[in-house]
Amino acid sequence: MRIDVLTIFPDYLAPLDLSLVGKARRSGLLDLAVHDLRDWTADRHRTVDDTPFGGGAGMVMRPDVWGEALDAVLADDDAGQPAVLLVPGPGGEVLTQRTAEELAGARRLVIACGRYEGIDARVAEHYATRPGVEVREISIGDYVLNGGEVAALVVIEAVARLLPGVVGNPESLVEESHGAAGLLEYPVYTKPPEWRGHAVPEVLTSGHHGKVARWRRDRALERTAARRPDLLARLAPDALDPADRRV
Ligand SMILES: N#Cc1ccccc1Cn1ccc2ccc(-c3cc(N)[nH]n3)cc21
Repeated sequence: MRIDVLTIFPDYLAPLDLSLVGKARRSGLLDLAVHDLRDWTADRHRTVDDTPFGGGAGMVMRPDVWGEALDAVLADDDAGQPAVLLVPGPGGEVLTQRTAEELAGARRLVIACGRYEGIDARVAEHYATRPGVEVREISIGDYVLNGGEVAALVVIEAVARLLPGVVGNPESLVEESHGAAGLLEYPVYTKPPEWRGHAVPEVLTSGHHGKVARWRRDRALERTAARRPDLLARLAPDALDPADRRV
């Protein structure tokens, strides 16, 4: 997968050189480039914003600069494959694991990180009409950030870890929260077997794999029912077996 990020703060994306995403980039599993939007400005002040039509506080990011940048980045495509243009914004579709799975199936993501009061609305309108480009405005939650960079980091991590070969043990993607099982994760424990008077549940040291699996399923169901009953409601009817009804 190829990901291009456009931002006026390239250093904000420095964490993408670290950990699993950094390793995926270095191993060639993920082709990721961060671009400074100001490289496509034409004035000596490298201006990317202007006052809003209709008045109001703050500044709006200029469509002409974004147009030059996105045209250049989208043109740089070896296979002419469809690209998903992601525009982080507080009014976008809220990112879920399902969204991440969809985006992980794309060949290419271009992430337009806005700042100020956002990007001129005509940019998204224009590229939505561009053949081979799907525009999606993405929110990472119902709170307001100062720009799209943090959202870009979240999206990239959630997507990259789903790419084949990025996570060491793909089985771990199944049992984690919001994973294939659609439940919250069960509680995990490691050594020592007792810590400050807190013992590890005995079943986990029993060596009985069937009982361990049942215990973990029960705890995942309990947690989901207690903290996120909405997730249970979304489960496919056949996702729960008779033994689950006990919880
Ligand atoms: N747009 C806008 C806007 C509108 C009102 C107030 C502040 C901003 C700041 N802003 C500029 C770019 C940008 C990108 C993403 C978010 C964002 C995402 C989530 N999930 N929350 N906030 C905010 C962003």
